[in-house]
Amino acid sequence: MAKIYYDSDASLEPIKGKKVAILGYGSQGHAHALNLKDSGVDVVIGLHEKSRSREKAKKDGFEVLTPSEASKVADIIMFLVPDTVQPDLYRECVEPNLNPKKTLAFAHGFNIHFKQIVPPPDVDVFMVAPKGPGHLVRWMYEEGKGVPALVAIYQDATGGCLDKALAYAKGLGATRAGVIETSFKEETETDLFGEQSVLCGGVTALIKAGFETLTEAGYQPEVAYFECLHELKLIVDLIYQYGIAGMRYSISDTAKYGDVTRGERIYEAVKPLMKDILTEIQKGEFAREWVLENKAGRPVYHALLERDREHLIEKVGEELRKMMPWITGKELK
Ligand SMILES: NC(=O)C1=CN([C@@H]2O[C@H](COP(=O)(O)OP(=O)(O)OC[C@H]3O[C@@H](n4cnc5c(N)ncnc54)[C@H](OP(=O)(O)O)[C@@H]3O)[C@@H](O)[C@H]2O)C=CC1
Ligand SMILES: CC(=O)[C@](C)(O)C(=O)O
Repeated sequence: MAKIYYDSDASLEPIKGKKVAILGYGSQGHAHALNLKDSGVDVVIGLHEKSRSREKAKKDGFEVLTPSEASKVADIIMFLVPDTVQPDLYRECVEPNLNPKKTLAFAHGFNIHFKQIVPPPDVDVFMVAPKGPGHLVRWMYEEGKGVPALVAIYQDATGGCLDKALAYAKGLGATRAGVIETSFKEETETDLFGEQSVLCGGVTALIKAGFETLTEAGYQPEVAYFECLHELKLIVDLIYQYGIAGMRYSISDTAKYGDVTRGERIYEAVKPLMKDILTEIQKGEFAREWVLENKAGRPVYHALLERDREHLIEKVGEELRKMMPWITGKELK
């Protein structure tokens, strides 16, 4: 059984009185900065002069420096810019300001695990990886709740790196839900696998395939939307709250039989593909592809995102969600 750390297992003391530089103010960046500040931690934001996030960070009450200036004054430097820009940011703005008293921190292990960033051996390096989108990390914190996280230590030059990582996780609100200690390798490989095969990539594939199967058979797109997307949230909410058995308690016997029989055939079809996707991650093939895609200006990334933005399900969904204003809650900003 994994060792799970909760609030009572962690203290903020190791980072109290230390300055934490958050490089980036996007999905995770704004959440980490605001949660840590609300937890009493001294936070400074590092953003390039032309960053669109500068005004938002200032409006949220933060001192905003350049990444280089922030790295100079900080004790802990957390990388919360896109993974693909971190290596250049590290080399240009952080590495020149490093010394053994500073700590590097990450929210995903990609660049350390795939050696896109190789820190000097005399600095502490940790990861606190929330298992949820940044906006939820902030909203759950504001509600007195927390998003679970993984914590990993890559280098412990001082002997106190885990305490610092757990303090950071506590400041995020993650120890309210539970923090599992892992490795950069395990977090990177499982996170990439999950977001590609189960969460984002997996669930989007199921939704689109189901929607298209129904609409191509002549059923109304609105019916297909309610069946394959809208109701999915309701079913997943039950699984989230009560487990698979709990969800099955609430659905009909007819649905249960279809679930365990036809669902078995989908399971048999997708699991070999999932294993292939994991192997590509483990062998570094995905990492190489993603690094090269960025060097080429993200042609595939932009083309496929644009294709999906034009998908019928997006147009149908936009109209139907207007009739249920309670769905769209806080603004995603
Ligand atoms: N998104 C999520 O929920 C999760 C993300 N993570 C990890 O957190 C880290 C941050 O991810 P995420 O929050 O999604 O990142 P975002 O894409 O939301 O980060 C955007 C921020 O990075 C800045 N930025 C963008 N490009 C550059 C650049 N070239 N140089 C400097 N700053 C730049 C943006 O500035 P501006 O746009 O203002 O110019 C903005 O402030 C990643 O390692 C990711 O893997 C981990 C768990 C979940
Ligand atoms: C939200 C999260 O943890 C993801 C999907 O892995 C990510 O955005 O990187």
